[in-house]
Amino acid sequence: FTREHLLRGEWKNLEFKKYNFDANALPPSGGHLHPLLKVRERIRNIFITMGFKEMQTNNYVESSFWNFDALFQPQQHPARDSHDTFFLEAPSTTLSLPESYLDKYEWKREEAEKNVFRTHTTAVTARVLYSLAQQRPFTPQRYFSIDRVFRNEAVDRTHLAEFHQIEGVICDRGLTLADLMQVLQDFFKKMGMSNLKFKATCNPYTEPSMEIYSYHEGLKKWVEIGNSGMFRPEMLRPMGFPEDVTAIAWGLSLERPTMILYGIDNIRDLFGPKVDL
Ligand SMILES: COC[C@@H]1[C@H](c2ccc(C#Cc3ccccc3)cc2)[C@@H]2CN(C(=O)Nc3ccc(OC4CC4)cc3)C[C@@H](O)[C@@H](O)CN12
Repeated sequence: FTREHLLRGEWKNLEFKKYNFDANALPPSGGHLHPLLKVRERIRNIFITMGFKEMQTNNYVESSFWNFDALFQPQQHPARDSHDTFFLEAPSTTLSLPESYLDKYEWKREEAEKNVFRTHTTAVTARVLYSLAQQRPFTPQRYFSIDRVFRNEAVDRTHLAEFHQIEGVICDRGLTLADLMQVLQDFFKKMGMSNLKFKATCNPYTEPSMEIYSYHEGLKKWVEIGNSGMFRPEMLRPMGFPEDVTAIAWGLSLERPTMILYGIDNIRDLFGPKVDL
């Protein structure tokens, strides 16, 4: 019975079977949540049960001031170069910087005013800590954020020019490295990772700093699961915090745990351009 028969209307004199409305149709797929969003929700709940408040991170564009200078990342630091950072053409500079805070620095203002795609959510942490430092009396706070950050780096199978950074910060009087290690143990235990190891490292804005490792039973090897440290006095003092106030913080990505938890080995199967680069 060909297409021509149909076009000639010969179907009219055919005997059709009675339509069975009781036949089981294919179950309609109800859709499903994206793995990244499921892991983000899980980690958001971990922070909330630990008493952390979520920071407002709905600004992908940030001034170099908040992304670098407020974090004691010097103006000639290599990470500030355009091969690591996306600078904006328009608007190329920011219009609003906290004047009273700026006059504590001697550096080129036109460098600080350049707009970038934030390279880390720590830029938001700097804003939030600055506003906390203005409040009197000082009250200890715990904040977290989970949002996209952008780096002008070579892309490959496991790296895109952007990823989701997860960040936790606690600001209180007299916090020590022991408090940081403890909160890291508590946090990662809720993610199913205990048996942590810490390795000294360097960040411009934290001293001391530690890389965090966990022995992954499934992969049978030590996996780097994040980075952490104590924000430097050179960052907190100019913000206006009292002398004895310190802040501890840590970060990890959302893609790494999601890829491991869902057994995804190519980041493009998770996020980003659906092309084979
Ligand atoms: C440009 O790359 C940065 C990213 C990303 C990262 C690194 C550092 C920070 C930070 C920070 C920080 C430090 C001090 C103060 C404030 C923020 C945030 C994200 C991950 C951080 N990392 C990372 O997520 N690894 C990871 C995390 C969880 C995990 O769970 C699995 C179920 C078992 C597995 C792996 C470590 C490495 O993957 C690293 O090679 C890649 N890092």
